[in-house]
Amino acid sequence: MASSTAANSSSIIRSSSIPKPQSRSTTISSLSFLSTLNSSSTSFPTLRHTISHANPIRAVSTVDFAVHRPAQAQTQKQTRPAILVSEKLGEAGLEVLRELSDVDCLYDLSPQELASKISNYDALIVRSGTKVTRDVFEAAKGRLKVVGRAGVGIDNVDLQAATEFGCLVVNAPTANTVAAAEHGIALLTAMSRNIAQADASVKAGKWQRSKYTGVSLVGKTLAVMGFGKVGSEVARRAKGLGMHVIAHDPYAPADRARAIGVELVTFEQAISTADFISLHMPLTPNTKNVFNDDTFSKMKKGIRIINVARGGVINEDALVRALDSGVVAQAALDVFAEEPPPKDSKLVQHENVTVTPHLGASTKEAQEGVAIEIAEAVIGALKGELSATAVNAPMVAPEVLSELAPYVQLAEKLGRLAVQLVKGGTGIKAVKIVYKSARGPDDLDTRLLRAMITKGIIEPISNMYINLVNADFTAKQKGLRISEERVSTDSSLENPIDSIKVLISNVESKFESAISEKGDISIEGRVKDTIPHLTCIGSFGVDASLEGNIILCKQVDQPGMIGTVGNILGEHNVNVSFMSVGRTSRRQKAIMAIGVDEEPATEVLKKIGEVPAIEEFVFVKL
Ligand SMILES: NC(=O)c1ccc[n+]([C@@H]2O[C@H](COP(=O)([O-])OP(=O)(O)OC[C@H]3O[C@@H](n4cnc5c(N)ncnc54)[C@H](O)[C@@H]3O)[C@@H](O)[C@H]2O)c1
Ligand SMILES: O=C(O)[C@H](O)COP(=O)(O)O
Repeated sequence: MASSTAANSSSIIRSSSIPKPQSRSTTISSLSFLSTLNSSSTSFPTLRHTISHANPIRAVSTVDFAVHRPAQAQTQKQTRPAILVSEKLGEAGLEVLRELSDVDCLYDLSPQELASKISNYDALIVRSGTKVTRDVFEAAKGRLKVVGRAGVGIDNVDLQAATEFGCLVVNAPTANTVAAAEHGIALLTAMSRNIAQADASVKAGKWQRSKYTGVSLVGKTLAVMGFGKVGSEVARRAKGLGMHVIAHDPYAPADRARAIGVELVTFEQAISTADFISLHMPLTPNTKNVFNDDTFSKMKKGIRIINVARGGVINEDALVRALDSGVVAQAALDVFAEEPPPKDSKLVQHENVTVTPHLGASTKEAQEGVAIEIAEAVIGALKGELSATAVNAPMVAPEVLSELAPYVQLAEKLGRLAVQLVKGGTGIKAVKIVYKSARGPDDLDTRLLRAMITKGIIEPISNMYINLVNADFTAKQKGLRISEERVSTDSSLENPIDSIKVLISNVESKFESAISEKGDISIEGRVKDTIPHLTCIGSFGVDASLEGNIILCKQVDQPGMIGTVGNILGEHNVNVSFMSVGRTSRRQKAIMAIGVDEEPATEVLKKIGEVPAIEEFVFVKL
């Protein structure tokens, strides 16, 4: 007993040196209101736009999880978030941002200027002209929480670096679709009738009618490469012009193509049969330079190419060669590998090439739409809502989020408790999570819960902050294997989860009673009346709400224990918030969980450890 107490005393000191987690146990009235507890550095007034008021729920971590930073990465002062807008954004979007944040519009920053300013901002909003590189995330010194791309393509944002730095990237993927499709059709028709060249010629005082004889579109085959949002709108419009439209997209559903009357074909079929090719795929490592000498050589001689996607999908030198040889009769390009392209670019100067300066998304309507779409996404993310347009984090539907909110909190608390039961808090290699649920796998999205357990385990023993963006990445980096298991129950389908168990294997515990018969640290909890509860530790059943400071004692089950420990705490002015005892069987061993409002001094805990019937104890902070 004495030695056990001494050992525990030293663990107490270690426990209390664990960085203090932010308190998140506030009752909130809606998801939109979660911002009030989301961060210690930013605060939001009520948001006027697009906020749905859910039923009152008790949840915290759900939302602060998305962008929350630990105390050391934040200033303590409550201020409005600061947002840097580095490219022209529609006024309607700026208005949305200004309602809730301080906005600086600083256009045409050099990379060095951006890096020197970025640590002053919580969010950065860009279009395609700003390169958000690893240097930017590094220079942000942990402050940058969200990058908003006011448009679709995120090839100018280093997503890997964003993820490593726990920075959420959101885009505005829908508002410029029609504008881009219309621009594609404009280029298609302008190119086929030599509009730009003829216009320049007439303005130069010439009248060259036969030189600018065009080609007809009706009955010609158009291959749409990338049958996503823009590609399918281009296809729809091209059909209206009487074209035969085929499409290549390895990921597009055949029924969507069928519905528009478009046949999905292979890449080879598309390029070898088309009279016109219109590009609508993203720039990725797989699509970079996909149009090159080899692919041009497989095309029908005299093919015409439109690119409103990304310049990098075409090898521009190869395109010049294909234009010179006549394999490609004409090209109409809105986008370039380097923007703006060099003034002496052979491609831009080529007489059979029509160019525009990346204007696909540039209509008044699209720019207003994109601006509002990105402003709402960024504000939502700063408020901690999980964005529907998150690019580097799993998307969780709002209704799922709302339902899982109390379980998300339970998950984090279990993670925090589990790690505080590990001797020294280190050496954790494998964590198993067992969800008991009546729901089928398709009805239970556990990504959020897994990430929160990871957060609970890692944050108290490191200086890292974990969110949905970087949870899996960080766990992997730390060599932490997290496995999940679902156990079906026949309870009500109304509750998504009956209980969550967290098992840590191959570690010693500073509280041996937490070790299960199989040798793992094992704790289980459930949500009761929206409050997370600990229901099992090791092989002891308990019932303690998982919040605040808790003393866990293992003792001989005998009368007077509650009074004895209660007296020690009372004598030292430590207020008890709850006490709960769980035992194996009568007069055998019992676990007592004591919630305390104040953190007891080491000597108080020592006195508790010296009570003869108490065999071991641990103090944890949740
Ligand atoms: N010029 C502009 O101003 C402008 C405006 C909007 C969009 N864009 C660009 O247009 C492209 C499409 O935008 P979207 O909104 O339609 O995106 P989207 O994600 O809806 O569609 C892209 C499609 O490309 C497909 N794809 C991926 N890899 C492919 C491959 N190797 N071969 C063929 N298809 C492939 C995807 O499956 C997807 O269906 C993006 O590159 C975007 O950046 C440019
Ligand atoms: O990907 C996009 O959304 C377009 O390329 C638009 O880019 P922009 O916002 O720079 O016009």
